[in-house]
Amino acid sequence: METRISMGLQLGTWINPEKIARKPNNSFQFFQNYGEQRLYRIPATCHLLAKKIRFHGPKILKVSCSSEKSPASVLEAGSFPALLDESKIIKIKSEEIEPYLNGRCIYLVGMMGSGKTTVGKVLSEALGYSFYDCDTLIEEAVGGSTVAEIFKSYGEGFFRDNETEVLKKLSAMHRLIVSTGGGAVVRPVNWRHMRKGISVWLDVPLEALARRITAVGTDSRPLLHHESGDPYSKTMKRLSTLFEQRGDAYANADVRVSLENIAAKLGSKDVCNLTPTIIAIESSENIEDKKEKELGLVGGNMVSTEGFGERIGPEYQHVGLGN
Ligand SMILES: Nc1ncnc2c1ncn2[C@@H]1O[C@H](COP(=O)(O)OP(=O)(O)O)[C@@H](O)[C@H]1O
Ligand SMILES: O=C(O)C1=C[C@@H](OP(=O)(O)O)[C@@H](O)[C@H](O)C1
Repeated sequence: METRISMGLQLGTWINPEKIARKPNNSFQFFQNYGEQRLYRIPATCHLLAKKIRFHGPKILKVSCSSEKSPASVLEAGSFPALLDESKIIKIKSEEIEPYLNGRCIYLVGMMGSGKTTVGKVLSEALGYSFYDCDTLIEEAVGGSTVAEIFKSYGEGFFRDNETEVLKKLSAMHRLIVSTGGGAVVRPVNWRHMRKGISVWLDVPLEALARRITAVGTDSRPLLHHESGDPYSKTMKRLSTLFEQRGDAYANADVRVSLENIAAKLGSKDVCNLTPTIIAIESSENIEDKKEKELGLVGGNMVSTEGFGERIGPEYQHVGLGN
């Protein structure tokens, strides 16, 4: 019997969330009380969607079953109130990946405006890791000047040197979520520092980035001041050029979190309604997938996770710049 699971209207509540079990073969099992207690296996194609329904609304599942003898039909539906609170799910997901991280830092990479700071804060809260924003650390290191002022007074090269210095110092620390600047990926030396942890690329469509950035203004992002036209068009033009130059570099990240993919799994093309917590959950899921892939490798490129078990004080003065 094939069981399909999809979003739908609430018809009843009978699926016991406690009885849902994720199976290693990327399928999903649960028991239901429908007459006698029976076990259905949801095929892998439904697995991701089911996971997403667990994460966020609608809070309802509709299950249809088909077999050779009987055509597909909706059997029943149920709600999963206990599984649907985003803040609870990110907490659970964080607990799942914590042993694998074993103190290693997470470096968020991606275009400017991709949500590295916003999503990073959610992840740091859930994991109990400290959050650092490279741009802020660079500003502090250069005596409180803003990124825009640093670009204007000293040039991009000076900014990039400070960025590398900040990453080098952060890479000696543990239990951090680091929001990197959008251009950090272009220097190979920065990757050497970030490879000490796990890098996560927040891959956001350029149109969504342009909308977000235009909404807050481009004052703090000096690289966007090169074009003419209305704010959205010039932001879009510049982002496109930057992405052409950097797309391959972002793809070096250990984990990719595509907002388009998340939206598609939810049956939508619109990435605008994806909350930072949903994106943080997907990031954790993808880190978990990476872990599972590594476990499946015999003698493959296992990433060392040794030695970071102990909590190490994350105060930034330990890596303070310019002293
Ligand atoms: N998931 C999201 N949905 C809508 N707006 C977002 C989302 N994530 C971030 N933003 C907004 O986009 C802008 C850029 O986000 P930010 O986290 O500063 O990006 P980055 O650190 O990558 O430059 C901010 O105004 C932020 O509030
Ligand atoms: O893309 C870039 O080269 C930059 C992105 C900015 O950071 P955010 O990605 O946090 O906006 C900041 O580092 C600087 O303006 C340069």
